[in-house]
Amino acid sequence: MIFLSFKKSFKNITIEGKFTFEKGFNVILGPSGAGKSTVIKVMCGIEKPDEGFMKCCDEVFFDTKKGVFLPPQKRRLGVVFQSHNLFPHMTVRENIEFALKKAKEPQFTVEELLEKFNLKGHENKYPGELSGGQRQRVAVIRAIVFNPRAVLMDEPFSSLDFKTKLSIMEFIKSVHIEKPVIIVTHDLFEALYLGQKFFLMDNGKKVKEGGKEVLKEYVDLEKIKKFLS
Ligand SMILES: Nc1ncnc2c1ncn2[C@@H]1O[C@H](COP(=O)(O)OP(=O)(O)OP(=O)(O)O)[C@@H](O)[C@H]1O
Repeated sequence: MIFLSFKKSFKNITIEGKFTFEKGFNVILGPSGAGKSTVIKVMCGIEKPDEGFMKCCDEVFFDTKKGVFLPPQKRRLGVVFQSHNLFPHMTVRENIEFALKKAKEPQFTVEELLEKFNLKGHENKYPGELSGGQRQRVAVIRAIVFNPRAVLMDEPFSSLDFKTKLSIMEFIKSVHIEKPVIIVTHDLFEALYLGQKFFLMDNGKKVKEGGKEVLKEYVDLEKIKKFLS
């Protein structure tokens, strides 16, 4: 379980909230600029909060009152950013091998992952030679296979076609259900497919949390039903 409470002020906005992320899929929704990516950045340690406390699996990641701040590399979190953080000087295979080496007991081989994520034939390419969707898939593999304490994903499927998105979401569900997975998305389908708990943010604040009913605040489901009828 992750407990997070923080406040971070930028020039034009203060982002703050209290979040408890249980094992399973936690979806953070909200309009552009609401503060969703900042929540992920604060959790993984690349953004320092002005005030706050975070605990993950009984380890304190930061506690501003006590001056505790665990650096990002010591947090052992699997992270997927919008920018697909891959090592540019390593091929697809080397990027995946690097993550697998960090797992004490890897559950998968490189070949299985290349097959599962539809990357066969691209294993010797460098990230700069891949499409956006291919890069995104390598980034997702890297974040989930090294047995992280939790997985944080910021718009992880935005460049994927529908079929690939579905198969990867199914795979992620099968791998990570025993730990907290936190996903930032704008995509209602992704939220509905994966989400067990939902957090709605607006203007820097968490405005609602709960089950699927939270989605009703975010989208007009009646309007969507009309489109489908
Ligand atoms: N490093 C920074 N310096 C100044 N302002 C920042 C910084 N990071 C974020 N902000 C501001 O904080 C607000 C929230 O940004 P954030 O990226 O967390 O939003 P978001 O909900 O993830 O948006 P999007 O859906 O567009 O990615 C924005 O107004 C942004 O300009």
